[in-house]
Amino acid sequence: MATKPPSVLRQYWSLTKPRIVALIVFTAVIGMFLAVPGLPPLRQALLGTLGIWLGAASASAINQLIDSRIDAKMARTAWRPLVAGTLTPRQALAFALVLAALSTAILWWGVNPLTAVLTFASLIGYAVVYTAILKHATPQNIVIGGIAGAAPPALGWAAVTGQLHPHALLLVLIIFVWTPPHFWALAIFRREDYARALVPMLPVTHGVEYTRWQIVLYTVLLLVVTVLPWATGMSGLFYLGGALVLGLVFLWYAWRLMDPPDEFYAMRVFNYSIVYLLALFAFLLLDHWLAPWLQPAPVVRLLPVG
Ligand code: HEM
Ligand SMILES: CC(C)=CCC/C(C)=C/CC/C(C)=C/COP(=O)(O)OP(=O)(O)O
Repeated sequence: MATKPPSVLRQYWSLTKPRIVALIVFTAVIGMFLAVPGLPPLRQALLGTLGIWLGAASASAINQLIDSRIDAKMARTAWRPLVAGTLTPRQALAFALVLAALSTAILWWGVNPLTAVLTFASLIGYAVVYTAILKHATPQNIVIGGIAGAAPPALGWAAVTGQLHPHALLLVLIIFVWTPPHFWALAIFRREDYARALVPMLPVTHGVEYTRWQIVLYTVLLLVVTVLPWATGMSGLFYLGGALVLGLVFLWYAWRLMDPPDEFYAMRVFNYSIVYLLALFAFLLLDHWLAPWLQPAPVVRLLPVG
C-alpha cells in the first residue's frame, strides 16, 4: 500500500524548523518572565511570543529557500520540502514574507517598536547574513551568526519592558557561548555532508581533533559565563547549583568527546546541548519565582526601649 504524501500544511510547517523555533521561543518567554517581578503583562507577553515566533519561523523558511541547493547534497536535509519539490520556491518566499510582515506588524503595533526592530534584525541576521554570506565565507560562521539565534531572551525582555537591560544581554551571552558546542558536535557527526556540500564548517576546514578542542574550550567558557547571573545578583543559589551541575555534565560530555566510545557519541553531546539549554533556562525561571521564599529571613533587631 502506498503511503500518503504529507499534507501541504505539514510542508509549510516543516519549513519553519518547528522544534528549533520552539526552543528559541522558550528562551524568549523566559526572558519575558525574568524581566519583571511576578507575571509579565499579558498582552505584551502573548503578542510578543507570537511576533517572535513568526519572525523566527520566517527566518527558517528563508534559510531553507536560500540553502535548497546545499540541502539537496546533505543526507540530513535532502527530505526538505524545497529539495523534494513538494513546495515551490515561490510558495516558500510568499510564505516567509507573509510571516515576516505579520511578525513586524504585531510587534510594532501590538508590543513596541524596539522589539519589532530587534526581531527583524535577528531575522535578517540569520536568514541573510548567516545563511547567504557567513556560512560560505568562514568556519567562524556559526560563532558570528550565533548572535541572531542568541537574541530571543533580549527580544522577550524588550517586549515586556520596552528596554534592553544588561541582565537580558547576559542571557544572550549564555546562548551565544552555548552555540559552538551545540553545533560543532553535530557538525563532527555530519562532516561528510558538509564536505560534500562545500560548506566550510570547522570539522571540514580544521579537522575533528581541533573541533573537539574548541568544543571543550567553549564549554569551559560556558560554565564561567553561566555563573554571571548569580555573580551579578540577577539569580540566586538555586540557579547557581543547577547551572553548575548542568555545566559540569556538559563539560564531562565534551571531555569524553576527545576520545569517544563510538562515532555516535558526538550526537549524544549534541542532544545533551539541547537538554542543557532547556534545563538551564528552566532553572533561571524557577529561581526567579522561588527567590522571595528562598531569601534568608530578615534579621529582627530588638532595640532597647527608652
Ligand atoms: C548559529 C546558530 C545555530 C546553528 C548553526 C544551529 C544548527 C543546528 C542544526 C544544523 C541542527 C539540526 C537540524 C536538523 O537536523 O533539522 C540543529 C538542531 C537544533 N537546534 Fe540548533 N543551531 C543554532 C542555534 C540554535 C539555537 C539558538 C537554538 C535554541 C535556542 C537551537 C535549538 C536547536 C534544537 C532544539 C534542535 C533540535 C531540532 C530537532 O530535534 O528537530 N539551535 N541546530
Ligand atoms: C527572528 C529570530 C528570533 C530569528 C532566530 C534565528 C534562528 C531561527 C536561529 C536558528 C539558528 C539555526 C537553526 C541555525 C541552523 O541553520 P543551518 O542552515 O546551519 O542548519 P540546516 O543545515 O539544518 O539548515
